[in-house]
Amino acid sequence: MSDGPLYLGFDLSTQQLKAIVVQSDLQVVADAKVDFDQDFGAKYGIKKGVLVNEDEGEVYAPVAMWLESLDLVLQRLQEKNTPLNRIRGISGSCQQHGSVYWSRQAETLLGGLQADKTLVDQLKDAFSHPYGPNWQDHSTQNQCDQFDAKLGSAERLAEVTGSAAHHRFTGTQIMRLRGKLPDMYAATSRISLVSSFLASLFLGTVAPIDISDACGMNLWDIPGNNWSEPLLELTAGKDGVAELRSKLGEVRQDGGGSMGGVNSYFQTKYGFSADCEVAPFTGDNPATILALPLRPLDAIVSLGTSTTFLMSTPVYKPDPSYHFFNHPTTPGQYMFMLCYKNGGLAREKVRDALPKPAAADADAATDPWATFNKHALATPPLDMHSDTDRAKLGLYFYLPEIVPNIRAGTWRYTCNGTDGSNLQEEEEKEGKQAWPASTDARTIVESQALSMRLRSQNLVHSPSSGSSSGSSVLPAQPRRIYLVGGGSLNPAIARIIGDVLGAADGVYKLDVGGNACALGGAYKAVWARERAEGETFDELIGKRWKEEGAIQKVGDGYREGVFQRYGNVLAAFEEMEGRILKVAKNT
Ligand SMILES: Nc1ncnc2c1ncn2[C@@H]1O[C@H](COP(=O)(O)OP(=O)(O)O)[C@@H](O)[C@H]1O
Ligand SMILES: O=C(CO)[C@@H](O)[C@H](O)COP(=O)(O)O
Repeated sequence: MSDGPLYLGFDLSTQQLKAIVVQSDLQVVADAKVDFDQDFGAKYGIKKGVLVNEDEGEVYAPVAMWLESLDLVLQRLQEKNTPLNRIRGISGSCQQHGSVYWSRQAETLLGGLQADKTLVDQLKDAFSHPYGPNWQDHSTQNQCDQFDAKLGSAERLAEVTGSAAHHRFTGTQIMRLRGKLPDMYAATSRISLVSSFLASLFLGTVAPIDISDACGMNLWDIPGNNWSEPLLELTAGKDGVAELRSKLGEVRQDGGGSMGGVNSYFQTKYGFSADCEVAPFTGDNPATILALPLRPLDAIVSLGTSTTFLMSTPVYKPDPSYHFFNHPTTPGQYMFMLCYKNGGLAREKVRDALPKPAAADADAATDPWATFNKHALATPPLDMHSDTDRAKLGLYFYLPEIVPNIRAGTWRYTCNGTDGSNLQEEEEKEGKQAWPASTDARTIVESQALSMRLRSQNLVHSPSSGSSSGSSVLPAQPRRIYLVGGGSLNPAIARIIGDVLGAADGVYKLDVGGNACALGGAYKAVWARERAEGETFDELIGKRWKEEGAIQKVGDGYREGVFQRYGNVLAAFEEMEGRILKVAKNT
């Protein structure tokens, strides 16, 4: 380790709080994490990081657990002898859309934190609501319908806010909580996103909402660069607009720079220096695109609790079936995103339904994914053993899905594999599912990737020019796919994602694997503090980032023939979703 300045990045996501420390040259020097279930499952009664009220479709997390986790993760960094005194900048990434409700005492309590007590003990009265709604919440269909209608249509709402109305988006959540808990709303002085909440703890005062994360609220007018007046009115009522505006505060336009020095609590308790500055924090997906210099036509697939597909683009082309956000560091750039609730946890359900391996299977004894991977790789694309076999397609939604807006359920279909014709549902017979559980291992990953291919096809073009694949007329596809998140460690998933989505230069994984968004946060802190006048994030990180040691090629990506095989059934996949949507739409 050199003795220069260090930068700290956080990721407060669904299941964990992770911290990562890098040098100015971007080398990682330390990390630590808190796993909510392992560390606090019994105390807070959470599962997979959250509490669930099935009756109302509510999913939420205790704010106190996040406070305890922050003290614990810093303690763990200290125990690893991380020189916290050399940290010059802190930034971070947090699960998107979640909101935290501060009480009127918040500013006083945040400003008066004492190092001999814990955050959780001192901030007990700093919140008007003990919970933050989680992005998996689906209690707001009624509010979503009103949001879509308010500006005339879902299309128009997407043009203005970057997205059609979504259950998890903060505007619909605030609107519902205001109706359900009017006293709580009245007692709220400020509303933070999870990212600005975590930044506030370091700052010792409520931090502004970030320009990229603000786009996950259905309240921020992206082209107008302001809160949308009609949508504030819908959320808070005609007379409540000024009050809601003041609860939300100003949005910080600059993703870099400093919002202020680190609170003395962290200086005294953990040895942070008075020179350490707090940079704006952002959402976990915006931070993920900062974990490496992402070029146009490169895509990131994040395999965390959610599965997301991300691209960076200068073109603002919103549509109700996906999301556009302001880029977290670069004005005039945007982030394109698809987000699926049925990501990691849905793959786990399929994995757990597989026939148990023999006790002597050494791979299965050490890797819980070994059996899943064996079946996924032993099954041919679409389970077609020959050209005349019917192709298998499925939807595995253990939770109500985002896009398409379909209720929880599992569906299995087949179609003609050569052209997608003759699509038919394969129903259960006498309690037996249409095909063996072992086939589901491949089909679920194919299904997730087919959905991404379907919805991103207008954003990609042929990467032939400059591609290392040698071919001159490649079909439209990403140039590279980078895998991040917990599932990026899985070689079978990498293979299948490349088979379906292509990627002319191959599929790569980040060496920090599950820590990509924390790393993006740490890089953001480096840029925030070390940027020269006018120097963009991509310029600064591009100069310092070294491919070697940062990424590893884990799959070929595009394979001629296989890619086309999936192309043949893409329309059938869309038709299957459409048919299911007609009978199983979320209400
Ligand atoms: N080898 C693996 N193969 C597939 N999935 C994995 C593997 N290792 C971890 N995961 C998945 O990663 C998920 C957690 O990913 P992570 O990015 O840490 O989540 P989050 O940031 O949402 O808390 C878990 O739900 C788990 O299923
Ligand atoms: O809702 C979204 C994005 O719109 C999710 O991607 C959340 O941001 C949570 O992410 P993870 O906990 O899966 O990292």
